[in-house]
Amino acid sequence: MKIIADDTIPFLKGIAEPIADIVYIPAKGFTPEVVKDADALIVRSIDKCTSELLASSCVRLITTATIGFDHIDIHYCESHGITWKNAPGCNAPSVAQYVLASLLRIALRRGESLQGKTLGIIGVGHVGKEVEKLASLFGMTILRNDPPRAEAEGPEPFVSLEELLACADIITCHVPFTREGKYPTWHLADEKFFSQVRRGCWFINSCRGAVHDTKALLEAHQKGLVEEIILDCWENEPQINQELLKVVSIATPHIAGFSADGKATATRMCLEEIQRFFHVRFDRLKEVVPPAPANPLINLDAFEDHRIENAFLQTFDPLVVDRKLRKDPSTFEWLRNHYDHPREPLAYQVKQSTPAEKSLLQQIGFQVIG
Ligand SMILES: NC(=O)c1ccc[n+]([C@@H]2O[C@H](COP(=O)([O-])OP(=O)(O)OC[C@H]3O[C@@H](n4cnc5c(N)ncnc54)[C@H](O)[C@@H]3O)[C@@H](O)[C@H]2O)c1
Ligand SMILES: O=C(O)[C@H](O)[C@H](O)COP(=O)(O)O
Repeated sequence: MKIIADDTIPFLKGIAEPIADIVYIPAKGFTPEVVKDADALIVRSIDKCTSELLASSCVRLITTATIGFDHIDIHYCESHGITWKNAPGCNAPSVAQYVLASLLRIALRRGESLQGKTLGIIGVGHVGKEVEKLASLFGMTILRNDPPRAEAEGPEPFVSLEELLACADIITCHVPFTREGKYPTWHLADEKFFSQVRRGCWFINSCRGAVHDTKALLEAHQKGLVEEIILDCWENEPQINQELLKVVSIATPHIAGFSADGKATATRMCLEEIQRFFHVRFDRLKEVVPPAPANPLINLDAFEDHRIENAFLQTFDPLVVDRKLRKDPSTFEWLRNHYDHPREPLAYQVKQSTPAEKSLLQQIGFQVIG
């Protein structure tokens, strides 16, 4: 069996080698010539799996180490006998960690609390549900908008987009990128969308860049409709809009799902799909685990105030990569390929907590000791 894999996928090297001929190629190095004799591909979102790439190949399975699959021409695959598999939910907790850490950074800068603010979540799937869980623990009120789910499951826990926009202090998008179907998400956040928001709201896009319209977002900011913008996903990335970069509060290069935990889960899920499809077994699969953090112990007494918030930001601080991106926006892709993948709270032990703090820390996912 021949596998061609993107060489920037973490925790993959050495695992499939005992039973497969696996070739690693640089990100974006997938060409018809390179993939023509492959049985399976392991790709990322930057590796476009188009009909042109696949037409002269014998590829039978494409696995992507991502949740999103808008880089795969699924219609072509399905009509040409090519099975494709994404990694549902693999990095959902990582995106939630990103969203809450970013919100905490902005709230701390403004001298505000997230407690009591209303968070409108658009798209309540794997990621949206994780965001809801974490935001609720920080005392936020949640509004959910998800028309496909409302249609399938009943309207009860959901609100219309209009209601969400009118009532939310903070709006966060967690939809797949789609141009077709009943609920397309291309430019979901457009001029009309922003005309309905609460003046001074905060807006987050950590799903796919083209879910917002850059021009409309800039105008909404200029008019004071949107006060704080958190962007992980950008239209036309890696060539991002410089004017937008200047006004965004937190700017990151599409790394929300990049926790080491999420990356390891994605790699494992891809290999499991290959096992199932080709009826093989990778004995070294159990070795696909994220490394321990450099400093896994958090002492709450090290913080003068906002102890839980600061403990959370110790696991991941979006301002670190934000500064690097602003310094040189042309490094967008480089920063993604040379990223220091953070661990999620479950990899950390927290000490010196009060009984009330202990319960909250445990619900967030930390190990509490002492
Ligand atoms: N920035 C990152 O690193 C990162 C990481 C993970 C996922 N993502 C993106 O986030 C997206 C969502 O991930 P997920 O795991 O939650 O996917 P999911 O499929 O589990 O959930 C998506 C939800 O969006 C809903 N939805 C679809 N169209 C909608 C619309 N027009 N309006 C409102 N809701 C709509 C669906 O019904 C579904 O419940 C992915 O497709 C991916 O593009 C980005
Ligand atoms: O869809 C996803 O899972 C995310 O956007 C993911 O984090 C993208 O990761 P990449 O393709 O850059 O490895």
